[in-house]
Amino acid sequence: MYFNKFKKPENEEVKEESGRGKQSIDLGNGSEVIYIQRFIGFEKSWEFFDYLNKHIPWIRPTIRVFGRQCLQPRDTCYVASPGLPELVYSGYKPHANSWDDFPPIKDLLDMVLEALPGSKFNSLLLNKYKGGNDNVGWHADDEKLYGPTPEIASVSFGCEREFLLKKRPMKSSQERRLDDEPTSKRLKKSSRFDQHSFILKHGSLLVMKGYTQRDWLHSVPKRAKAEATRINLTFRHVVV
Ligand SMILES: O=C(O)CCC(=O)C(=O)O
Ligand SMILES: [Fe+2]
Repeated sequence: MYFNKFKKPENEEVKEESGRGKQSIDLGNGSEVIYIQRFIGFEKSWEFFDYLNKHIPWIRPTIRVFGRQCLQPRDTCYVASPGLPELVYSGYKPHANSWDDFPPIKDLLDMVLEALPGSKFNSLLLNKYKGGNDNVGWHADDEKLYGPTPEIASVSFGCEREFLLKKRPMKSSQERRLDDEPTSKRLKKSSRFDQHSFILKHGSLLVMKGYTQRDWLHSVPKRAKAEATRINLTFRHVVV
């Protein structure tokens, strides 16, 4: 389920297609999100959930946030093809597990590739949210190893959680450029509050494309009422 809580920006285009509830959301300036609500059937999705919950070697790592060591507020696991540059985020270097150790994950990858012809993925970050306190704060997956326009395909199972996107604050150089424009135009641009919200359903697929990681931040905030476990997989392509 996708909705814009605020005003509909002029350049936003939401296309709805029949069947699996596919929506394409044009965020403007070369950023795009695709959301397929019913990507995998209900029962099949619970089979994936049970497998992942049981068989993935989940770890809750210590990460560095603003110079402080703290426990990451969710469990995680990393899977990657051999020979890729190592992933490092928040001062943490996850161990790269092998695709071959988790056959159902390869099946999921095949399903994602079938839905996104022409896309490539060679790594996967899994997250497990054990209740409403587990979360991911505002961030972008803009690590250099993903290149300038990463495509990230995110599959969700279990408890529904809200996924938020908000436009990154403008760099001062961009603001200076806006200063050259008439005030009316400038106010319109700078006061438009761009935020998008998705309730990520059991068995859904959300894809972030184009410049989404450069121009937008995303998060899965804490939710007191989300007591059940949610498992999320983000397929990514590390450029070699
Ligand atoms: O759990 C989600 O839906 C998002 C996870 C995420 O943003 C990440 O792993 O980088
Ligand atoms: Fe992310």
